[in-house]
Amino acid sequence: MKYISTRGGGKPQEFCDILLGGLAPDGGLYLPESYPQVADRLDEWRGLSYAELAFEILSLYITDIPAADLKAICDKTYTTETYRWSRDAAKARDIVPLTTLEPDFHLLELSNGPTLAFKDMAMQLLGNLFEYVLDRRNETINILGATSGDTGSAAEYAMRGKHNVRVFMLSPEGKMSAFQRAQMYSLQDANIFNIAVRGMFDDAQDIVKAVSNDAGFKAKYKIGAVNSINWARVAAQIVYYFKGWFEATTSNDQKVAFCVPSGNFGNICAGHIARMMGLPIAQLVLATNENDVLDEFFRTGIYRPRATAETYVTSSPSMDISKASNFERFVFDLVGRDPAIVRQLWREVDGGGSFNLAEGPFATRLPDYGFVSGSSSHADRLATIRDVWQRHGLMIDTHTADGVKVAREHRVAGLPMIVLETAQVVKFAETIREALGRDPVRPKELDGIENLPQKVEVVDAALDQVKDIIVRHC
Ligand SMILES: Cc1ncc(COP(=O)(O)O)c(C=O)c1O
Ligand SMILES: N[C@@H](CCOP(=O)(O)O)C(=O)O
Repeated sequence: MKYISTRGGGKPQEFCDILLGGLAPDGGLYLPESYPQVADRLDEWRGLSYAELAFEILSLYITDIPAADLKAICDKTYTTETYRWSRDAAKARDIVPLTTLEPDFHLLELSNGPTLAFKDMAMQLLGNLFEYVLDRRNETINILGATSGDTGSAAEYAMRGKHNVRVFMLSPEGKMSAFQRAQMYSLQDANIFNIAVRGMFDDAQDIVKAVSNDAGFKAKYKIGAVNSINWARVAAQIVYYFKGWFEATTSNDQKVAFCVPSGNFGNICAGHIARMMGLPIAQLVLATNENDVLDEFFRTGIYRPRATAETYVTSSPSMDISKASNFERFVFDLVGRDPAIVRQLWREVDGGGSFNLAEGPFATRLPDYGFVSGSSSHADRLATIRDVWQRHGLMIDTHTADGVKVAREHRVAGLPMIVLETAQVVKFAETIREALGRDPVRPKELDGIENLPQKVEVVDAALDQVKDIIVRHC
């Protein structure tokens, strides 16, 4: 399988050549030349373990790593030791257990990995893939990433202590939960550098993209990416849509809906691709918080990224995003994979503007992709957390609550709805306390994490200040 840029530049690339980088040199995002069609393999795959399924799916996209090596990487990544925080220990071996709240309404637990958010599902794989490729090429890498709360800790836990990797992680100063801050900033490993940016996640993401677009600096300092601009992140996330569908169905003629709490459009982009591969997904329900850029698009056809001043700090902070990187991947498909159209649309967006696809040829194509959407507020979040607790005796985190709220608005009789559970409650104890008047139970080994010494440098949202830190440490 080869990879092309959404903006049409350069020659098609092999997986290992795009694995370590972020944006394509022309500023676009990589996508496979085509989506493998797998509808006739679903019977064969039903009943596979998570690691086996991951191997089957990833081997369609990763064709330049020998099959035996890729299998070993999948087996090493998806273990019950790594994904061990399931709320039901008996289901831990499923890696992403399905919890049924009521008939045809399920949660897919994606946050049982080391940092208690769905990012671990892909990031643990990335850590192992990076190590494999860097060792073979005898190379080192300096990862530059941006986080609104969960990507950062997942990346740092996946890369800490690795001898050929340094991680420089930008986070929005003071905007994440106390637990999220502690999880990242308390790491004292010599290869981990936390940088708090005076701004929002989008400011940090802009800096990452600006560095990625600076070919000279990128090459000199061997800059790599772990955000979902990196194709490997999206590829790994495709797997759990298949696993969730297998868990919720018994035969191939059954369709399901997935509801996905969304910010950077990475998670739901993987769902879109699973659907394009032939997984029977009737609906992709996109849920936002008060930062509802994506909901606005799916309701109106207008994509209007917002400035920092218009981006709210919310109680589902990991979704406080107003410029959704991966949306470009979806639009590339929507406009018939025409890079000239993508270039034109993103000229508007990158210049601070917006675009409107409500009129013209693409408006009629949009319904074919199965998206619907909705948004959630702080009050909705509290009410949903309370309701799920009272009716089902389960605590759900604030992002998952946004998903449950919007999923309920889009239920179709007879169509199973699977809400992706993207984080665990302990990460957002402040809001759980506000909703339920009690603290979530936290694993013993995480007790007092907020009191550990923290290592973080604070900078303005300025490219040169971030570059200075990288130069100083490399
Ligand atoms: C807990 C949680 N839920 C949902 C999201 C949104 O996912 P995406 O940015 O892939 O749309 C994120 C961050 O990305 C997250 O950390
Ligand atoms: N929500 C994320 C930010 C988006 O990051 P991505 O790596 O998934 O693009 C976070 O929690 O950091």
